[in-house]
Amino acid sequence: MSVYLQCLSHTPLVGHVDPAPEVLAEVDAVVREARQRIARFAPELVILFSPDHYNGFFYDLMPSFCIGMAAHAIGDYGTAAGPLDVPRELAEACAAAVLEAGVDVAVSYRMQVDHGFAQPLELLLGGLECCPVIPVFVNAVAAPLPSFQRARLLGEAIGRFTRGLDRRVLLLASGGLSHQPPVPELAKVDARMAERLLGGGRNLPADERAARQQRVIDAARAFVEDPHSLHPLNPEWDQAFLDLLVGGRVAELDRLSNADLSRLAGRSTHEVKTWVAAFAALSACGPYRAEARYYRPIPEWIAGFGALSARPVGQADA
Ligand SMILES: O=C(O)/C=C/c1cccc(O)c1O
Ligand SMILES: [Fe+2]
Repeated sequence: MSVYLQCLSHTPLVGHVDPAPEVLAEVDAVVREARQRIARFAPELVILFSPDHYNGFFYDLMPSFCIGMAAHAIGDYGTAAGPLDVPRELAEACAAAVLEAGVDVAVSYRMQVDHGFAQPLELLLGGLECCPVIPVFVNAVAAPLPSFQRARLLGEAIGRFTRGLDRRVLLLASGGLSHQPPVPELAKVDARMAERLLGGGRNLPADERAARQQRVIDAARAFVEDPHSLHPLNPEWDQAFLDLLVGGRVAELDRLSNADLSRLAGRSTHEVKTWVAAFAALSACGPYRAEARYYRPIPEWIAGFGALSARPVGQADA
């Protein structure tokens, strides 16, 4: 078994509200180089950790974590739509191993996913079906949220499962870093929106989908003008988080409460738990070396935008 890790922020605002051309070029280069490293590694299996944004998971039944046995991307914000290539028996074995390890993950045989899953598959692998992928949902928006510790234990359990596979496995994480786009909160919305969050928002009609996306695009434009129109990005917190991952100190995040993280860096920053799970999975395969660190706050994308790769110590570039 060999393993490679790539974490990358996602944002559906690409192409809708873009930063200056030089920033776009910088991010393009980061993504291109990550894609090239992944191509050299030539993964035979991807394990993709991502959140959802009330497109596939709702309050009618909201798990902390869910592994897909089959999955389909909805194509929000112009991202790719269609089925993912999920190796069902392997996904079943992964879920069984995680449960056996004491992490009560849910399973879905009809997982619906959004830009959180689709964007990294498109950018880093060339499409939804370019490589077999086990999708792992991490709830990062719908309170009550899983803790950092549970995300780490999920990752470690998946890492131990990965260790037993005779394949090249790519661990991907999608989301974060500091940010708070206008994602609704059940406790604060009116009855109509509450009904959406309870499951009525699944498969929105085109006009409602367009209105929902336009609200976020408008919020991004306003955020560029006024960094206090949303929770401000927090580059200091983001860099400290990256330091912890690079230094192999992911367990130190166990001490950070969900409330404190929301206060410090914004409510959607919980998406970084996908990175925590991926790094924990890698650490279950032995000591690692991080590489290709990138960070820039990009208000146009409502994102503390980061990327980080890692491989086991002693495992050479392909
Ligand atoms: O509108 C949504 O569903 C989410 C938008 C968004 C915006 C910026 C960064 C992210 O991670 C997002 O998911
Ligand atoms: Fe997101």
